[in-house]
Amino acid sequence: MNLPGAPFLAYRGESLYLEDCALDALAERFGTPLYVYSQAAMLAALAPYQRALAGRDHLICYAMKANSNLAVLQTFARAGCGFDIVSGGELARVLAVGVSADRVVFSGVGKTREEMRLALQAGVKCFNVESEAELEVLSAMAVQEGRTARISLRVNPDVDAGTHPYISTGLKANKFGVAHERAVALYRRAAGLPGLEVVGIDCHIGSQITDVAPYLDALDRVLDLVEAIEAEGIRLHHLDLGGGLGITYTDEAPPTADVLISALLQRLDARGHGHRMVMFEPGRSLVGNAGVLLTEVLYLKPGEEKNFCIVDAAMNDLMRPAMYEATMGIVPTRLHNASPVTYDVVGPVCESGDWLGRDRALAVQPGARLAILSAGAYGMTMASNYNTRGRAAEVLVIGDQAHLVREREQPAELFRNERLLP
Ligand SMILES: Cc1ncc(COP(=O)(O)O)c(C=O)c1O
Ligand SMILES: N[C@@H](CCCC[NH3+])C(=O)O
Repeated sequence: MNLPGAPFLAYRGESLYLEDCALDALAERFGTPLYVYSQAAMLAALAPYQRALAGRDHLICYAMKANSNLAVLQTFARAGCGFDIVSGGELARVLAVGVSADRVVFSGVGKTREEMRLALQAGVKCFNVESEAELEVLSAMAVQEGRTARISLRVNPDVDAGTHPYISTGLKANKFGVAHERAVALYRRAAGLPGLEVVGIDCHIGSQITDVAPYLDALDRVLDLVEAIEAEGIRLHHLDLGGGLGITYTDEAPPTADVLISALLQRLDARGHGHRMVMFEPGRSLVGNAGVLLTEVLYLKPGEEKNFCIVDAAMNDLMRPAMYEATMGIVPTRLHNASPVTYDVVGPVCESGDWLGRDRALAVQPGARLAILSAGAYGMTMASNYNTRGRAAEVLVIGDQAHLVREREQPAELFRNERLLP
């Protein structure tokens, strides 16, 4: 059985291992639900990006919204990455890890004045600005703070990334970026505003993209703009092509990062832009298949139409199935010879949408543990406390060493900030 996450995630005999740690033993030691990540898998996912970009002026800015655990950030910081952030909270996280702000780009359509102020004071490398209104506020904030905001405009190239409508971002109908027809005029405006320094251009067309073609279309549109903008005498130093490369959850076959990056660099060279600094903002493709969510089977509930396998993880721990009807692999941490039964794997939360997998053939008994695969990206970062459920613990494994990198949330922490009436 070749699991997404192999070779770092694999059965040895009957037991499922992540690197050299048996997952059943980790569940026993740290409890469930439990997120477990492999550092080697993250670095292996980064390597093809680094290989393809070697010898170029470049910066890989890990999109930390995918997984923002401090130990994960530390892993990528030590490997030489920069970071793509989308909030003051994410800024605080990268600074807590000791990342220098000049390796940080700040994306997002709704940056608040306070977030801008903090990012200006920290000295972020670039603000990826998404509207004219934001440009004006950022200019005013920079003047007020006595700083210069380095900026790039996120252009919306209007290409279809061929992905789920909720995670496509590069179409006109999406809220992201500025229309490419308006981009030149906005660059002119940006160049004339005080407190701003134009340094680049960026785009990000969506997530879980499994094809090179939309990236090449977007790049062509961005390069057309670069040429038009520079013809106005506005110099663009870098080109940030965003993230979005997909991973294999079940049967998707996305290009590898080196195939994608090489194709883009080739196009860049062919169009005479090979000298430019390039940046990418991968999230999912660096961490998705480096992590699993472990959960314990609580009850089996046979029914007339459906059999339910009720587990201790729920939609609040892993929102992707409920939110996007995402299909993620589910396998037992110990293989059994018993014949499998088809179940819907559901959590304890009081919603019919609280399911983690549908129609899964599983040979399990209460007390057995399951691993939900490809859960390293947009798992823990999208978790909530719905039903006053504490968020899961997180463990990062390095070889045979398991590091608890986030403790399980306890009930009292969940209402710590609440107040009784007098
Ligand atoms: C601006 C921006 N950059 C990077 C990413 C990372 O995307 P992905 O995790 O699909 O690589 C996102 C999320 O889609 C994003 O909105
Ligand atoms: N959260 C989404 C992806 C959104 C990417 C962020 N722009 C997912 O789990 O697939």
